[in-house]
Amino acid sequence: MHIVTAKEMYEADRYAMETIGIEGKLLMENAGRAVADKAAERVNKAMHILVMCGSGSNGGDGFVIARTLLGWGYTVRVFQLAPDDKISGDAAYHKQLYQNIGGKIEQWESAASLAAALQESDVVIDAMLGIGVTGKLRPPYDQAVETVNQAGLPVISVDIPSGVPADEGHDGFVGIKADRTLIVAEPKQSLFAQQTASYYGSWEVVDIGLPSQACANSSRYVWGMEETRAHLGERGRFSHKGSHGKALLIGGSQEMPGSITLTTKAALRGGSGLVTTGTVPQAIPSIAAHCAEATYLSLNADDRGRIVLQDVDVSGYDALAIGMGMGREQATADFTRKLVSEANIPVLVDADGLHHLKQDMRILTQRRHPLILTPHPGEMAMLTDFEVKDIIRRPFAISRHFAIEYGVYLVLKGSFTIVTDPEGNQWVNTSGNAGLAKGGSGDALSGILLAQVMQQQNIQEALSLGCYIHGMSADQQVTSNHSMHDLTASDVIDGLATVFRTLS
Ligand SMILES: NC(=O)C1=CN([C@@H]2O[C@H](COP(=O)(O)OP(=O)(O)OC[C@H]3O[C@@H](n4cnc5c(N)ncnc54)[C@H](OP(=O)(O)O)[C@@H]3O)[C@@H](O)[C@H]2O)[C@@H](O)CC1
Ligand SMILES: [K+]
Repeated sequence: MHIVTAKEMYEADRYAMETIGIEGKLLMENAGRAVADKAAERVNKAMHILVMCGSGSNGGDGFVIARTLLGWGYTVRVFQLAPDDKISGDAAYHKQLYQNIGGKIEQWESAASLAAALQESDVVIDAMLGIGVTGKLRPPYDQAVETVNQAGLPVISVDIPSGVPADEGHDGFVGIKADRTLIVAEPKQSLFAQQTASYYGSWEVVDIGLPSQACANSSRYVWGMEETRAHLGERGRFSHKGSHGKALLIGGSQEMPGSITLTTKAALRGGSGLVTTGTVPQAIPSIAAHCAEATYLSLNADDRGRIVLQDVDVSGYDALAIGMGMGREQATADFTRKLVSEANIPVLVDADGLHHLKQDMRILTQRRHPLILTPHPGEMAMLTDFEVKDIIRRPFAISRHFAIEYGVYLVLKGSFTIVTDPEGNQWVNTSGNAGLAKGGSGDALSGILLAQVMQQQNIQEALSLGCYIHGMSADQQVTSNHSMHDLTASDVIDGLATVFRTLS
């Protein structure tokens, strides 16, 4: 499934109409009918349904929905926000069909007239504004949105909650707070942006018959259960520990052995054949106490137990992860940069390692082998010199630009983790919950990602799989043994057992 901007959606629309020859009226009919079908699952015939229609095609969808539900025997009235002469084209055609079967329309007069109509209603279908919204809401939509939000009725939005922009990067909007959004054809970018996602409520995409090539201009995709099931490799009956990759994990320090412990455990549970953890001698006993299955590489340390500049031979390993719990000492940073620039295997860099790289970003472009960076928004801000709020406003654009500029795989962690490949294609992970917003989650994710990188031919698929598996474990844990409050990274790692059993 693609994720589109408003522009890309209009291009898809145009492709359907001009290249394929599907009439706009028919697309609107398909959209309205598909939404009515899904909305009918949430309403019953005793309810009074208020369909609120704006002047554009979103309103046109609303007229189709009203006609369809009325035809099925539901109690429906339409509340029209625009004057009659503003409704034209396909929307006017469908408005006429609705009226032809006896449908009634009330006009906006004031916020009070809408409040009165809402008082007599049990549920609102919001077809006021779709992807065509631009700028600050104008009257009467601004008042209408606020009146609906205040009424406290269940709201089902058509395509997008009215007032919410389709694209990332917009602030200061006023939008419908929907309980459910039935998205027309393809999810819009704002569904996966932190400042807009919550307006959608629960969501589902309805099919209106656009072929997938209509969205060929979009290089953003949803990664969910379906993709995970399709790409998770099976362990062959005759495979041995060497078939599933030898991982080298480097991190930790005397005072911070916890992060690399979690990464080690996660790399083991995540499917690696063999895991070697390279760290300072002072940390090895405590890590080994938790991870009997790993082997250890004792690295030179300074007198405070931090890794110093030295040579490490990575031949014999299939992939390297570096950065967790290392601290930011200059000698440690020099070591990270040396190893990252020399290692001729896929390398994943997280946490302190990202700070080390920032000292000389040329290393990123000079590498000849895959490089994977896994920042959270704070680390992404540090790497790019943006502010965290910019990263949160425009995660897609900033990640894409960065991945292309430096030729890296980027995993920007967040409520919707985005995996970007060096060509700028993007996949948004759909698993996970707020229980993951804790220290240690990222360390566990790094271990799972590295394990998956060694199982898959395609690095992006490995990364998307790893993100999904990590989030799925958290989702399963909070529905069975844990809550979002108490969930820890160790619980997520323990939960991998159930995840793999569910998926295989
Ligand atoms: N994708 C598909 O294939 C299909 C998509 N379909 C549907 O079409 C929808 C897109 O339709 P659309 O292009 O007509 O835009 P839409 O959101 O209805 O809004 C336009 C109206 O909003 C108004 N307006 C704008 N900004 C405003 C503001 N700030 N404050 C106040 N008013 C504002 C603007 O007014 P104007 O500027 O003209 O005065 C104009 O009248 C899409 O979301 C989906 O539901 C299906 O029907 C068929 C297949
Ligand atoms: K809407």
